[in-house]
Amino acid sequence: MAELLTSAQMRAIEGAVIDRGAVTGLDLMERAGQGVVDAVFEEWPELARSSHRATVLCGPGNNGGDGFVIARLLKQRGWEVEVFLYGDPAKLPPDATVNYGRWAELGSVSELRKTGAWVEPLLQADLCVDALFGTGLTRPFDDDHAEALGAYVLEAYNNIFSGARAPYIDRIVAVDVPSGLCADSGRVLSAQGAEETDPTKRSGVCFGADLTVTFHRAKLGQYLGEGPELCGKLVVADIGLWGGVTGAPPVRQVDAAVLRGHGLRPDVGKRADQHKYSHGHALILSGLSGKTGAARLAARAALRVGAGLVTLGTPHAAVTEVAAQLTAIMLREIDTPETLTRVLADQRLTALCLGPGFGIDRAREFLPCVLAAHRATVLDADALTALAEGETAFAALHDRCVLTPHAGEFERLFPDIAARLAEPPTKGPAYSKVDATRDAARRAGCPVLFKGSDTVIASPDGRCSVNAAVYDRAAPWLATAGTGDVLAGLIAGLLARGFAPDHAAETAAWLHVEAAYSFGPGLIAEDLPEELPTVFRTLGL
Ligand SMILES: NC(=O)C1=CN([C@@H]2O[C@H](COP(=O)(O)OP(=O)(O)OC[C@H]3O[C@@H](n4cnc5c(N)ncnc54)[C@H](O)[C@@H]3O)[C@@H](O)[C@H]2O)[C@@H](O)CC1
Ligand SMILES: [K+]
Repeated sequence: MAELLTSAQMRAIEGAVIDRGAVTGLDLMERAGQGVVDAVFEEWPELARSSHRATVLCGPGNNGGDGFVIARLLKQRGWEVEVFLYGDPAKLPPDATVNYGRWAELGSVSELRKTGAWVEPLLQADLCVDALFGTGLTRPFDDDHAEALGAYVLEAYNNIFSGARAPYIDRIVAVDVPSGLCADSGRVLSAQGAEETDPTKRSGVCFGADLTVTFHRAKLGQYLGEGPELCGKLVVADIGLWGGVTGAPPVRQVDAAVLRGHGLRPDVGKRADQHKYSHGHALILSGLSGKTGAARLAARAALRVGAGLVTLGTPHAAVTEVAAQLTAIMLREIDTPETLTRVLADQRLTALCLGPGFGIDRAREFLPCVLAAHRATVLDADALTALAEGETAFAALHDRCVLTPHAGEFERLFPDIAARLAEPPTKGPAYSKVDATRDAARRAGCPVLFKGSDTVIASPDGRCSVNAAVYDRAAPWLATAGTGDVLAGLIAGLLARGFAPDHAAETAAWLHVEAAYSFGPGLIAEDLPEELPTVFRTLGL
């Protein structure tokens, strides 16, 4: 289980290990610098074969200290190294001061100033090391430096504003975090109101990288928001720390190990001596004629993910349309909430899915009865819109529900939380999608899965995980019509099998990306459930 750390958690882990006397901050800084150099040579082996030119930009904290170590290690390999410091050498923290001194025996340090004397060396270099700010970033670049870092490169050589990397610098390695990016939120810090006076400052300044080398564990901001794009490629260097997060529940990265822990194994739910009812029965409620595709996709996904039985609850007028398209999935006519209540008297129906293609008016009508049934329930799409309209319905949510909003639905359901998330992040650590999803889950009283390429799943008690389709799991082709319906169906199928709501959401989110990744470009929503057997085989299930 991989934990994604906040800056404060990283500091606490480091502090605890140093306090035990096992290691010094200086040792850690040396290992961090060495870790970056190793990762650079691993990424660009051509740089290891002979000496080259590097420009190292150091900041006023320990990230800058790592920069001085890197400068020294490269110089010792015969490299030509230029070092620029953003800040006052007299104010560097102790470990960075030591490494400043060690570097000063080998080379000079120039001031990183607005005049931008460093721009030319940067462009000439084979490697640019961004050691300006790491986990200690608390505010955006001040105007002078923002101008120096942003405007020069922006005007002269295209932009490092708003996320894009500076194109004419050959290789940029970010030490720990691309400078300007908040390590907790994956957001670029910007000056409040800056965009009103200068549109180029809209998203602040961040030094986008080709490679980011972080230490001990990945940080949350490397998986959220703009983080993955700005980090380029992410490498986690081991610097000999140990221990995890104490106190508040950590944020976990969903991976195959997490899934195994949730019971996605052949001996759970799929024993040969069990019959189909022991694998649960999911009821997916379908929309009207011409709108049944979404529910059919969800039903297929529920069946493929292992529900023993799946029934489509279909309005009378759509029965012929639906019947023509189904084989393994069963069909039940459900026209009114009253009929649904009668159907739900059968306790063997273990999970419900309301929303995909359902129609907002009908969702409004069915929602009270669905919630009153107290069954494990996925509320998606139109059900979320209906839920956002009524305080009564919202109050009826229970802990066996799972809400699966995308950004627009999230805004309708939790307008104040969404507004807070939309505010320009002016201070670090900034309010993040993890914070927002946790706040939403606490208010809803049930797990919330907030979709995106950085899907966040949070429970009311603060447990939280991130399932990000980024870096080597990027599957941009997943953004196609109907894939959300499949996700809802996967959750419903797993709920039917008896998975706890948050486990169902995590497992479904992971399988969803994995199936998309496994299928590859050209994917349409229908392919996702059909790809699951391949994914299961790869997992060894
Ligand atoms: N925590 C750990 O275990 C380790 C940390 N190391 C390095 O130390 C870094 C964290 O060091 P620090 O906590 O000193 O933080 P940083 O080096 O990220 O920067 C903090 C300093 O910059 C100032 N600052 C923040 N935002 C600014 C802005 N916009 N303009 C001007 N000044 C600004 C702060 O006041 C503070 O002086 C990590 O990112 C990593 O690179 C490594 O040396 C090894 C181990
Ligand atoms: K950095």
